[in-house]
Amino acid sequence: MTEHLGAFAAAPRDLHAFIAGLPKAELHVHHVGSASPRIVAELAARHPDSKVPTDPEALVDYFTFTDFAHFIEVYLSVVDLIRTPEDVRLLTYEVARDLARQQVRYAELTITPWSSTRRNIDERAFMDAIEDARKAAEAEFGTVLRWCFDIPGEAGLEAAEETTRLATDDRLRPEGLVSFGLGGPEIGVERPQFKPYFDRAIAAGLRSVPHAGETTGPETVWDALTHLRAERIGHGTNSFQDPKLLAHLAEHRIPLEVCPTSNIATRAVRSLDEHPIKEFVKAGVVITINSDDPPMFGTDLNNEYAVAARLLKLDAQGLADLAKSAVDASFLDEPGKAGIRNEIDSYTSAWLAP
Ligand SMILES: O=C(O)c1cccc(C(=O)CC[C@H]2O[C@@H](n3cnc4c(=O)[nH]cnc43)[C@H](O)[C@@H]2O)c1
Ligand SMILES: [Zn+2]
Repeated sequence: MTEHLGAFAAAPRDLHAFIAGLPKAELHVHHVGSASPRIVAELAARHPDSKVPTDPEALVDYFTFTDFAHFIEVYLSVVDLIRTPEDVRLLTYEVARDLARQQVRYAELTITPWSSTRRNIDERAFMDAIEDARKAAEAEFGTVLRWCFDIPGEAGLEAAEETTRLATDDRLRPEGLVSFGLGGPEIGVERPQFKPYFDRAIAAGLRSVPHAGETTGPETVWDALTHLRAERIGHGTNSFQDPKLLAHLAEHRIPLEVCPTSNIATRAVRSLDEHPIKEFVKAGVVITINSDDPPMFGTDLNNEYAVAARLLKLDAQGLADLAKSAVDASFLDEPGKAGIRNEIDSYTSAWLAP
């Protein structure tokens, strides 16, 4: 990505408008973590046994986290609200609507099917619900969705086996599935134990995109590269601690899915100004900008681009290059990629025209 200096400080409002209209791709965003306050409140009202607030305003406090473990605890209380295939369909469709409003043309949504099937949602009905929403979203909003099925690492090898089965069984595997991930806490959840599951997923044609280096050090990123054959790294935040790792990521063009506000909200990084994103760019690492669990972190993809513009001192052309990096790093087919790149170029030329 090229660095473009200066313009943001001079014309922040203009850049916000530019970002709002910029066609974008989102590569790291979680399904349940994208539920808007309205949807969460609506689901909570349907299930009064839950401790999740039914008032969207009270959710702001509820979504304030003391650390990563607290975030996962709250996240799972929202997962508990999704109890029927219709809840799954509604959530997925509404997430697509929110993405489309931000001019997101393509998104890879991380879904944890095990969390739903273990809560007695029928696996066939689950797959039909997400696929139905995907097709409706593409037809109605023009936003193309693809899925990443992730193993919730802390839940152990039984969850890994089940996730792999759901992702690789030809009778179940949804058409929109492109990749295989590993999420949840990293501390005490060693990456190498998941190698056999990633091997099976990769053999079935899925791309490897585990979370690594979000809450543990660079050694977890090395493990994800070596044992899980990661093609992109979810977060990779702590890679900055190891210059050899940065050089490796840069040389092999392995993109990091950077989610700046998420890292502050879960207290993985102290402040945005201390975020290592600048070190990544300086080392020549390919970065993509993402929102992770946007309503839970009080953000959205547009805001993450504005944060990146501030931290990296990008102007409109720099932001357009960043948006194209996400398209290039995506698992969309070549004609699809070319279409979004052309849209980004036309939009940017029109914006910059005198
Ligand atoms: O569903 C369960 O019952 C369950 C039981 C034990 C452990 C788990 C998990 O570990 C679920 C983790 C859950 O968190 C998602 N997620 C969302 N944002 C992030 C993130 O920034 N970093 C890591 N994981 C994240 C992940 O996709 C899993 O769904 C579940
Ligand atoms: Zn994530």
